[in-house]
Amino acid sequence: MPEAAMSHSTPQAGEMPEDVLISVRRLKKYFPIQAGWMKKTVGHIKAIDDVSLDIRKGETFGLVGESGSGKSTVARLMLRAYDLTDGQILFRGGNGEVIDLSDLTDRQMRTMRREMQMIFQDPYSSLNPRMTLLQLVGEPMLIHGVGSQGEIRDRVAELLQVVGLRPEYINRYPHAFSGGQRQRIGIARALALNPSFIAADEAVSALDVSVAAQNINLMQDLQEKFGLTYLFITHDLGMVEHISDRVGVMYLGRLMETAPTDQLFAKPLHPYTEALMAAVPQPDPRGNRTRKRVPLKGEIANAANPPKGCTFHPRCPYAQPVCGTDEPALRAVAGGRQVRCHFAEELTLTGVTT
Ligand SMILES: Nc1ncnc2c1ncn2[C@@H]1O[C@H](COP(=O)(O)OP(=O)(O)OP(=O)(O)O)[C@@H](O)[C@H]1O
Repeated sequence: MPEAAMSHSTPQAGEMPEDVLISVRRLKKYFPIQAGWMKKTVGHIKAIDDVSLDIRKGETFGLVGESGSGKSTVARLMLRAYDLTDGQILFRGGNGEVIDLSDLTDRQMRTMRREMQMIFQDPYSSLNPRMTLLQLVGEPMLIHGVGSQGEIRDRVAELLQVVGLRPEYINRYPHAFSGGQRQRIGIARALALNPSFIAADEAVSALDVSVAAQNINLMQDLQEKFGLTYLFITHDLGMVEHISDRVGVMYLGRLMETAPTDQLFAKPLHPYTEALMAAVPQPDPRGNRTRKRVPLKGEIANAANPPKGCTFHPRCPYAQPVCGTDEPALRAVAGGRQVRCHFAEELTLTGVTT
């Protein structure tokens, strides 16, 4: 890594606030673009470019943004499914010790995965159809050498019950289950090693609304029961409003805004957040919720060649000349919020007014 790229002052591991479970600092992930038969690198997709965020113990942090904004890549980097291009990931282990995941070898990281798990989008393709529930849910224990055969069987039966499936199903295969039930099998598997952190990537988007709602409720119950911390990735703003304590809004590999959920939905500070909200049809139970309609024009830009200045400026209805030349920093504003916009204070965005 060139020295200049590393010159930012990186907080030390011990500096992570007590209430934070996982902290991502100045994270970057550039995927090489290769061309020709020699697979020469001709450019980079800047999937994540300088993302910093803290997730506190026991909270649900929602990550929203259009497809391609980098949400899944953030989760994969947190669990070190990808190597980092730059940046740091700090994690508070079970004994309270802060571990710098960016420095760990694959072998060390494998041990850490006991505490960090992922639930995937598609309950149909993420479960091996040739494995029984015993094998699927018990596999993480087998891999990590936790428990005897009998203990694994008992634990799997217990986990099935925890997620609302009958323990008698232990020898069945995934095809015998509905999408919602398969999602629960995935949740049981994720819980097998008693993790403290779960990243749920579009976890319920493949399901019917009512089934999705049931599984969201289950996840909330499990959070309370086991003290879990969630990163919840979705492009469904209604879902994120329901489940999250805080929200981060991503655009083209950057965080544009972070805020406590109620504040974000009461009043977005970034024009991109406002546009995302405007694109969602809002239920109007009390007849007094209004939302300014600002359609999101154009397409998300190419992450290999992001626009100069503010990356959102070509689509921003409020853009000024400076937005095309200077990229705003993500800066702290009142209410524990952060925003990456030159004019956040001047703009009177409406969001929801009650
Ligand atoms: N393995 C990869 N190789 C090359 N480019 C990738 C890879 N994974 C992601 N990207 C690119 O990185 C950018 C961010 O992708 P990512 O999947 O993280 O976005 P996302 O917000 O999660 O989108 P979605 O909601 O569609 O999953 C996109 O431009 C994507 O094409």
